[in-house]
Amino acid sequence: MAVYTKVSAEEIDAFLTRYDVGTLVSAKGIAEGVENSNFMIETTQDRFILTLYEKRVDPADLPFFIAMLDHLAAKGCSVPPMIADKSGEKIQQLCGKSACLIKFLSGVSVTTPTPAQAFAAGAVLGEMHSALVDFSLERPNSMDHDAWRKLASDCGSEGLDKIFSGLGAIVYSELDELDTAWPDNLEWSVIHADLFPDNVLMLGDKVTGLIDFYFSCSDVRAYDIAVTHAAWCFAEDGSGFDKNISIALLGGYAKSFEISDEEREALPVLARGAALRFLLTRAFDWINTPADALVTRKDPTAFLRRLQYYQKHPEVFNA
Ligand SMILES: Nc1ncnc2c1ncn2[C@@H]1O[C@H](COP(=O)(O)OP(=O)(O)OP(=O)(O)O)[C@@H](O)[C@H]1O
Ligand SMILES: N[C@@H](CCO)C(=O)O
Repeated sequence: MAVYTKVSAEEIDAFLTRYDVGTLVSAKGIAEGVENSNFMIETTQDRFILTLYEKRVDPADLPFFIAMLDHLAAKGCSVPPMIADKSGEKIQQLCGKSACLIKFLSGVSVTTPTPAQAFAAGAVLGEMHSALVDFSLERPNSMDHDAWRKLASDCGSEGLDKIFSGLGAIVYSELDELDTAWPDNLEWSVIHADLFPDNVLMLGDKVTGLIDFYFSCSDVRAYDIAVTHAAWCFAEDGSGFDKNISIALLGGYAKSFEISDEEREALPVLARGAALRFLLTRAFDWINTPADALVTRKDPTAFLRRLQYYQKHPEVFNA
């Protein structure tokens, strides 16, 4: 359960008086997620999400995320805008953290996607990329190669090896290989960079919302395809690559936005990078999650298995 900062009902009640959203009916900590503290809020008028931003979100980046969500919403993408308070302010302070009240979107996130759902998710990713072609703001990727190296070093080889014997050597060898092999000829864009199934809300085979834009950044556009592929095409524990999900996801994307030959060729390396990124953030959290946080840590080895699969099977991205 991701609640790092505990907020009392009285504090939420007082917080809501800043807005024109009715009065508090109920507030519950949300079970999913590992990054921020999230609460489901019901008022006399509507339902909302209250997010308090924790360690990996720099409050200075919130205006970028708000502008991106407003841009996507204006282009017809189903994303949840932040709510403005009575004075027009969207970014607040609550319990010493930056906080936003966010529109609640209906839908559920699937745990075992069907090919039809993967196709829909790929198509929506492509639509988002298409909508972002004329989005002019930029944000450096806070989870780039330098950040991966820092995460590895902060875990320490011993820390990594405690998670899985030999993991330190695997991680450092992959970091070196990816530094050399990373493509520098591909188009950049603002990307989501974390489009896991739990960040795609669906009803049946239809996507009802994309959420959790807090890793959005400027980077190689096809890296977003790689992240989404790594997140969607395996069993949760990283075993059992599902070829049909992969074909559906890539097919859905290609229906909405072109994958160039250069991008397709680079996808195996980009997917190894994606797998390493989530392996490392999960490994860092595995070692450093506060004992009193209401959070279920995510298994880093699930992304070690994905990394090893991509190392052995670059052909999964062939057209
Ligand atoms: N706008 C929204 N509408 C409906 N539900 C939402 C919304 N935003 C968040 N949620 C719910 O809250 C959960 C956690 O939100 P979110 O994924 O943003 O948290 P996080 O801690 O940043 O997670 P992650 O570990 O994926 O980075 C989601 O899985 C979803 O169930
Ligand atoms: N989606 C990520 C959490 C965000 O870094 C994971 O599942 O590890």
